[in-house]
Amino acid sequence: MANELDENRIVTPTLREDDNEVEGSLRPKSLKEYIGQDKVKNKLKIFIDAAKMRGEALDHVLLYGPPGLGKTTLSNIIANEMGVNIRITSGPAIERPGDLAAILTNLMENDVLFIDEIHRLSRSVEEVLYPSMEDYALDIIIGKGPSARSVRIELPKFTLIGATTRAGMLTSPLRDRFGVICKLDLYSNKDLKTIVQRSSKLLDVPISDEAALEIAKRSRGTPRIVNRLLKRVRDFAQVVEDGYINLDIAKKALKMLEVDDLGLDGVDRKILVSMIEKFDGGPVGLDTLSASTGEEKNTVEDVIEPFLLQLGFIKRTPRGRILTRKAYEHMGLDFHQRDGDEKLWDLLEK
Ligand SMILES: Nc1ncnc2c1ncn2[C@@H]1O[C@H](COP(=O)(O)OP(=O)(O)OP(=O)(O)O)[C@@H](O)[C@H]1O
Ligand SMILES: [Mg+2]
Repeated sequence: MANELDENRIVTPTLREDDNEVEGSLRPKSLKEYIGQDKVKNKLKIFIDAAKMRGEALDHVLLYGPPGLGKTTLSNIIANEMGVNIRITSGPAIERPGDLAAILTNLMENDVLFIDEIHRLSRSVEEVLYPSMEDYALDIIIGKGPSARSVRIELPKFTLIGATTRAGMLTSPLRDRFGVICKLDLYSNKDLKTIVQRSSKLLDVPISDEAALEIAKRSRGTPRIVNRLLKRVRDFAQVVEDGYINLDIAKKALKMLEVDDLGLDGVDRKILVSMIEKFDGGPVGLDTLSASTGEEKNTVEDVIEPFLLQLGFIKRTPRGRILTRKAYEHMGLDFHQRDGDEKLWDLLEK
């Protein structure tokens, strides 16, 4: 979940209020329109085609990966491609086993049930989910005391699609019941550029190739961010120019938004500077880092750190995070090899 501070960041990968107006209209509706993630797409296509050929429900699918990479989008696409209805809910929304039972008994044959944030299901709900996924049946206890009896209700065959940003937090019995498990990775700049071009067509915003690539490069591998930045750059272009986004306009707009040429913003820089000034580049533990910067620990771990790791700016060691030469250079600072550094580098988690 995004906290308030996080919501204010133009480069947060989590959903912001102002995303809603465009996200719906920019969402690809078919696998063909869905850009990138080729491995995942190819795998899904085979399973979908096979299920359709047999006229059966698709096996249960688990989608995991950082926020904003297209898990919800992909779930809708799967239902579309299968030609079935999708029922959307989330882990925290299903409070009691009875809530799940009500949802399941209302599904139609082969329908998709999408459970977002599936790692947040309660244990008692999860236990009802197991037989539903496996045997398409619900066991319900009726009555109390000695007269209580268990009744089995048959369910329609359905496909459960679970989405999570934290696959590690799923219990293994739950994970084992998914037949298809797909990991979404951060997108390449090339794919993000294609997404910018697709979105700009849909939004009717003229843009040059170079400008599209520039926005892509600053979007932290995340389609949600690329669309958000495009929208802001469009506003800028309309106010200061005739609406056409060329490289110069894109750069000026992104500078005004304080997103640097790698997509880092003030929050990232605060973390990096803090690691340099207070901890001489580390190693520093997550708790200390979060306390010294005033960012929540979860935010540092789920939102800020993955991208800095991806850039190769920080590395994780058993003793904490350390900054790399690349990070110093990006900040325009000299990198000094310190005593004990070599030992530390040997400890790096590969
Ligand atoms: N492969 C893609 N091609 C084109 N656009 C995409 C793609 N993936 C995502 N998008 C765009 O990014 C936006 C965010 O995607 P989506 O909401 O599916 O992410 P998510 O993984 O469900 O995020 P969260 O973890 O916050 O729920 C979508 O509205 C869509 O416009
Ligand atoms: Mg989602």
